[in-house]
Amino acid sequence: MDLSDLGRRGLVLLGCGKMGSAMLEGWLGRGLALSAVWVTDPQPSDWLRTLAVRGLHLNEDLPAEPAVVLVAVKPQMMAEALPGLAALGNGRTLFLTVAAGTPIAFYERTLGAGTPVIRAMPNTPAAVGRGITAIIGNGAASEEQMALAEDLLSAVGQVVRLEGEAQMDAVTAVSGSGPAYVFHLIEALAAAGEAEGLSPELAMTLARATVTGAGELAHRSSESASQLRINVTSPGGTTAAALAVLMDPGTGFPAVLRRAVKAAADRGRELGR
Ligand SMILES: NC(=O)C1=CN([C@@H]2O[C@H](COP(=O)(O)OP(=O)(O)OC[C@H]3O[C@@H](n4cnc5c(N)ncnc54)[C@H](OP(=O)(O)O)[C@@H]3O)[C@@H](O)[C@H]2O)C=CC1
Ligand SMILES: O=C(O)[C@@H]1CCC=N1
Repeated sequence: MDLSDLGRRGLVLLGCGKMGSAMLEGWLGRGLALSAVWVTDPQPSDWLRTLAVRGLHLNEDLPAEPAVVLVAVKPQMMAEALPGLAALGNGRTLFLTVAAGTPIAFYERTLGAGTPVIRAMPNTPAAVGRGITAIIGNGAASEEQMALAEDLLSAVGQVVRLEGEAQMDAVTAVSGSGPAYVFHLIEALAAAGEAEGLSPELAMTLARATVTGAGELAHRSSESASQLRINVTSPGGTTAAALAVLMDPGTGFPAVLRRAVKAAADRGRELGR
């Protein structure tokens, strides 16, 4: 990651809750200087206050022309929070927004049509360098700025470019919200283990290690997800019995996840209205 432009001109975070903090943690871990970071957040966390003692600018006046403003407030707060940065619009500052739903057109209306805007959808595994972020830029965002965003975001995981903004709600529903589905899988698997007689502690230890271990295997292996599944499944064995339930077309994972992902994508579209 080339941090020189950010170091010189500054990185502003508008909102620094769970997602902003996850990304900031990743960037600081990759060598971004605290003195290059400005955070605007009405109720900063203890972590941010500690960083402010060590040089991060917390709720201070912003630099005249920061290289990047990361917009990480909730979509519901956007109309209140964004106009305060209108003076940075229509210039060289890149607005990189992670807000679900809010379309690029909203930023252009609020900040000026000539404002470089890149809409990104990251996820919280960014905090450990294992996120995935999808990006799409507006006409004012130069290839150099797309590359800068890619560079910045690749410091916290993979980056993919989208073909069009219309894909963003589906992306949000799969990878933006997706970590929550996986964490819920851990909870549900542990609860099912408890129902089979395990102690809550043992059930949670087994469920957590199984999901993270399977995730790591999927990450490292060149085999497809289907093949990895088949590798666990002995004919006529225990896994096959469970998969008959989970792969049931009407009531199994495919149907449940189809409904869940649709609900998330629909909500994204609603937030964008
Ligand atoms: N969490 C996730 O996994 C992901 C989230 N996102 C997106 O990231 C954005 C932030 O989500 P998340 O981090 O979960 O939410 P959080 O509520 O944790 O963070 C938002 C932060 O913005 C602060 N804030 C509120 N109003 C203002 C304001 N006027 N000016 C500056 N800061 C303000 C909030 O403060 P206070 O708490 O006081 O309100 C809070 O600290 C959302 O738009 C979401 O769609 C995208 C991908 C994944
Ligand atoms: O729940 C949300 O709306 C945000 C967007 C993706 C993950 N969290």
